[in-house]
Amino acid sequence: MKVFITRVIPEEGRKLLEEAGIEIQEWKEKRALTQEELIANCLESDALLSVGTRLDADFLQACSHLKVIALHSVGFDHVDVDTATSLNIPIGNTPGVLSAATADTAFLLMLATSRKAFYLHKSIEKGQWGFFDPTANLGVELRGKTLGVFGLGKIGLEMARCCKAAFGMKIIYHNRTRNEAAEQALNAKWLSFEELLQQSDVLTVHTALTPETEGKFDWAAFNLMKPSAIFINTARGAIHQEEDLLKALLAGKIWGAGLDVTNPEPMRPDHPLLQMPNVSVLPHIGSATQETRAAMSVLAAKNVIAGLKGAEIPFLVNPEVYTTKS
Ligand SMILES: NC(=O)C1=CN([C@@H]2O[C@H](COP(=O)(O)OP(=O)(O)OC[C@H]3O[C@@H](n4cnc5c(N)ncnc54)[C@H](OP(=O)(O)O)[C@@H]3O)[C@@H](O)[C@H]2O)C=CC1
Ligand SMILES: O=CC(=O)O
Repeated sequence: MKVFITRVIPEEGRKLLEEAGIEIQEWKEKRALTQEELIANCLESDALLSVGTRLDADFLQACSHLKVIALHSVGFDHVDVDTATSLNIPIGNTPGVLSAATADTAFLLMLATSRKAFYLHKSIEKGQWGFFDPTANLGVELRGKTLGVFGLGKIGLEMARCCKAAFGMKIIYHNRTRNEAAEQALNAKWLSFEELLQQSDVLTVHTALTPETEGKFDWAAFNLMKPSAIFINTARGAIHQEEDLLKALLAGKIWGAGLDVTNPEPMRPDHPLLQMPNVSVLPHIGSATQETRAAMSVLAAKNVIAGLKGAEIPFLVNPEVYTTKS
């Protein structure tokens, strides 16, 4: 049995695959592989372990022999899941193990933005430390403020816990369905989307990218927010409209923004958002700790092993593949 892996993954996941007797073929080049290269490699494999590679209908139809596709991510917006399901290909992902690290990234962006940390670091590099000015470089405090969570799921809950524990922040949220366990544990309050926008001091995005969430944070949404609000997105860049975000910051409709995800990625180096004191940007490193990436590689390997054994894969995105088979 052979698995094709679209990037080199941590040793922990590779080891598990090797111990299961699975032959590994890895894409080691420092460039993204083309669709043709992806198909050619998958045609020689029984399974695919995909690290962020877009998997569209053409690819899936060309590689319908794959017994399993294991994603090295929890998000699966880059995969045509409906086509995979219609072809009976199980898709696995890596939920849970990355929640804490990703919430830490949102917390880091919130704090860095509130104190203009990235901008001030850059200004020191440019020799602009200046003198001690009681009226300059002022940030905003977070203690006792209100955190609005758009998508109080696994990562949103971790972020809410951190903000409540660290700063005693009041938690409000919007999901399609109420999360009653979180309401009890954190004294969190469900609000409509519009109320969430209006009442948040910090608004943090933690939903998946879906047709319903795409472009949700647009000019109209930013206009409903407080002029003092900080917008944080560690979910997917396409959930906010980047031009509208820039316009909202320039017009003082909101105070600051912290982004781990942009649209497109990578963000171009001369993007005006990168020049703004109240903006912090990271290159999509939400889950990038040694511990978390190792744990993700293990989950992805477990999905590959189960799929190749013909067993139900443990972390499954499209359970319909099994119900339609039986
Ligand atoms: N920056 C990075 O490196 C990383 C980014 N991510 C991103 O974070 C996302 C969230 O991950 P995770 O917390 O594990 O996912 P979960 O499924 O646990 O949580 C998502 C939450 O969003 C809510 N939600 C979904 N759709 C909507 C909607 N239309 N309106 C309001 N709420 C909605 C869901 O509740 P309900 O269904 O009730 O609406 C759920 O509570 C991933 O999909 C991924 O895109 C994840 C890991 C790392
Ligand atoms: O963006 C990362 C993910 O795991 O999803």
